[in-house]
Amino acid sequence: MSKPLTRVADHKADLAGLVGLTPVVDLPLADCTGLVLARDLVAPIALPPFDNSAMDGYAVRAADVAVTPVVLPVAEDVPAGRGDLVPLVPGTAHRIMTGAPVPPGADAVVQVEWTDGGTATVRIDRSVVAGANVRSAGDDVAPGTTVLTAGTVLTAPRLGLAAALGSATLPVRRPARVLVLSTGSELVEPGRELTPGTIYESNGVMLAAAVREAGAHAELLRFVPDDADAFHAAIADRLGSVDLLLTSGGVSAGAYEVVKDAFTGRGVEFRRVAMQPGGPQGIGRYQGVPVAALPGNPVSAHVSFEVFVRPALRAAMGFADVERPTTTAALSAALTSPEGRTQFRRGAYEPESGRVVTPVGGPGSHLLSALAISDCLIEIPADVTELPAGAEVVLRFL
Ligand SMILES: Nc1nc2c(c(=O)[nH]1)N[C@H]1C(S)=C(S)[C@@H](COP(=O)(O)OP(=O)(O)OC[C@H]3O[C@@H](n4cnc5c(N)ncnc54)[C@H](O)[C@@H]3O)O[C@H]1N2
Ligand code: MOO
Repeated sequence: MSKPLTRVADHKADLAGLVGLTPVVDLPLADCTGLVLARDLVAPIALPPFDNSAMDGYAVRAADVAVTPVVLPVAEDVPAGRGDLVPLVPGTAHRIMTGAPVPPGADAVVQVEWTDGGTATVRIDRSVVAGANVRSAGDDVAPGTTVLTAGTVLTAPRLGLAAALGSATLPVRRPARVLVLSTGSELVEPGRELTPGTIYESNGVMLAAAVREAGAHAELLRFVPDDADAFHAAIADRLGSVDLLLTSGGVSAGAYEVVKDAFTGRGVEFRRVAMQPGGPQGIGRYQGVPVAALPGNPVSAHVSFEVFVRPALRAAMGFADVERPTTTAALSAALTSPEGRTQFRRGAYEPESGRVVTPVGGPGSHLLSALAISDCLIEIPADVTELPAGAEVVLRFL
């Protein structure tokens, strides 16, 4: 009797349990994009750090320009970055640039457009109130404020904020490192000639891209020989530096299943998950390294990555929300699904026509072009075998 199928949720939990949290490291800001901040960031300085001008113009006392037009002597020139500030003498103006420190004694800036732009003297044509065009120290951030909390995803503005506060590095969960392996004697490198019986290797590129898109690092090892000893030799010196070994192919019932041969009895279990595509899966640890051995059919490999591997990698990197966004929609056409298996069909979502999803291509796990033009997976629960047009389904966006 064959082994019972593993439920999708159980396989997912098993994989997530294998891949532990990555360590916290200090990385330069340029390498932190999209990563998770590991400790609160407390502002060591104020933002802005000093009172500065919001406009190119003239620093004045508002009281001196209450009646206009008025002509004032220009006593100083204050470009951005000037550090030796001279106090403003009442009845005078300092020419000042945007971002330059407002001199002590000045309480407002008149923008240059409201003046004659003079350098020795300036005629000011319009009055301003005290505080006009002055950006006060601490206006944005007071020193000691927690500006980003641990767990925050480092987006572009958040990295900008960290830099503005003087951070050169940030403590982050380092990206998970994934070794992506492709095996199969039929596989040829894109760019070379196909010979009879061969196809271009595509899973490796696709899975490495998916790993990177998930925020992790991928190292790609293609054309690993279809021989267990050669397979072990190819990966031996790389295992020490990876958090996950991700293979595709060689896991089902054929006579030449190198991944299965290489790992069976060595800490990796091969099972069938109640899912289509993505039934045959290998999972375990080889020499201490978590292994996810995905099926070789391209759609099976990608769907398996989306359902099992991506959430596990995101959790390992400290993301609170590890799942893709989901929504519900009405099917534009009837679908059938195998009994006892969760089916993930490829779909195109059309929110503008009343939240409708159209299945793209058939269920075949070789239909890579249909996957390539889809924007979501339609999830059909294991206990559902038929869905009429109009039935509500859950989608997960790709
Ligand atoms: N007798 C049975 N045969 C199969 C079963 C089964 O239960 N009994 N399951 C089928 C299902 S479902 C799947 S999925 C596949 C999984 O097979 P493998 O993981 O062993 O994958 P391969 O046989 O190596 O390859 C399957 C298919 O995918 C192509 N492939 C593999 N690697 C790549 C790559 N890197 N780039 C592009 N294409 C790749 C390969 O050429 C095959 O066409 O098994 C079914 N069979
Ligand atoms: O489970 Mo396979 O992934 O259907 O093609």
